[in-house]
Amino acid sequence: MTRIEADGLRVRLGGAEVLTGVSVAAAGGEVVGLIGPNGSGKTTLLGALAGLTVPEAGHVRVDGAAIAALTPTERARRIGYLEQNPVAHWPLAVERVAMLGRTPHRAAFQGETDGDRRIVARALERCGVAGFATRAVNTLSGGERARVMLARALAGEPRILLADEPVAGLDPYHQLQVMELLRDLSREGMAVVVVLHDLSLAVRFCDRLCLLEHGRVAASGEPSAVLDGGTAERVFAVDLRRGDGWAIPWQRRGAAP
Ligand SMILES: Nc1ncnc2c1ncn2[C@@H]1O[C@H](COP(=O)(O)OP(=O)(O)OP(=O)(O)O)[C@@H](O)[C@H]1O
Repeated sequence: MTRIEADGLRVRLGGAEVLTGVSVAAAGGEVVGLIGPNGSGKTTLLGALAGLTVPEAGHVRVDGAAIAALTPTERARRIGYLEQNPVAHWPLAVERVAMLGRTPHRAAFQGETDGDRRIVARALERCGVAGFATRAVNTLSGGERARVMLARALAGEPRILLADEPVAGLDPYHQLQVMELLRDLSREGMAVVVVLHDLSLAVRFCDRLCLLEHGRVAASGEPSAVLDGGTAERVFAVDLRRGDGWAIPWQRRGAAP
């Protein structure tokens, strides 16, 4: 069974403790949303789940195995990692960028196969960027480029996807397209962990939420429960307006979180 879990993570960066005793898990079939104010530790937690940041204490396990015991290639095959604000300086064609996602599946010096090309074409299609396949990636808009980077991650056919603000900078149509895609991928068996700032998308598309506050888990569980009850309003220092499947920050409360 596909599963990624962090247990009691403590991470220190630049002399400061950025995560303290953080536990979170996502199983195949689930979309787990990480929410929290700026600087609360969401990206750091995603990096630790990806094995890019080594915790001082605690464990990350992938399908029951310690992540540190996996080779970089095994890790890259199992985990797709979509970083925040991906940059693309080189004039590489979009289809070549997406093909880079196949690298963990190829032996050294092995050329790409028809199978690789089929998988890349499907990933571009699912992310709505097939029409840009031959365009240089550095000529795309920010939102178009973000979806190309998601296609690259999907081209690796990971069982686990870690996505850091994948809808940042996307228009409403493409926000829904990406969130629906993440939900579809989870229904196909993928475990998805996604960082979101949009609380309506979080409550509507995630099976569970983990709310971070200064590097600690302030609340976790079913989305409505995490957003109701006052904890989220306190952590974000805003009043929320809530309805069925939506949540809007309405009014600031005093000082920034
Ligand atoms: N390399 C580093 N050295 C020192 N401090 C760091 C480093 N990387 C991150 N931090 C600090 O760790 C804290 C958590 O950062 P992180 O990027 O995980 O937050 P975040 O919740 O993803 O924020 P945002 O919503 O702004 O993306 C912040 O206070 C940040 O300044």
